[in-house]
Amino acid sequence: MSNTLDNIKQQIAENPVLLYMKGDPRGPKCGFSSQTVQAVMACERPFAYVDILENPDVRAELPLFANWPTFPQLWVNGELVGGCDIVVEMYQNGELKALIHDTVPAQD
Ligand SMILES: N[C@@H](CCC(=O)N[C@@H](CS)C(=O)NCC(=O)O)C(=O)O
Ligand code: FES
Repeated sequence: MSNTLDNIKQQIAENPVLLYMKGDPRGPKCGFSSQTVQAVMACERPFAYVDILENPDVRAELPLFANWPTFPQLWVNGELVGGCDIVVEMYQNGELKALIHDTVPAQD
């Protein structure tokens, strides 16, 4: 039997850059998720995502595990970076690109 918390932990462990969002990168279903995925995409590295609208169990349990009440949530290297406000600010000041580029080397 699959356990939601175990699934969440596995997603976070297996994906160095992971965005929990509403909708998907090509069709975000909330402005907060849209702004956040734009910032992540602008860092030009592959990333994973989970659409929490399609995964209501994750929507219910991740905020408790993360101790963060809302979506989107960006996780990098197994740690919560933050939501829309933090991610957009980090994009604007260059920290997001630096973090993601340190985490995911360029492909050639
Ligand atoms: N200030 C927040 C905005 C995000 C937010 O307020 N999200 C709400 C509305 S999309 C949310 O996730 N509510 C709980 C839910 O929908 O499960 C941030 O920086 O991420
Ligand atoms: S879905 Fe309404 S604010 Fe995000």
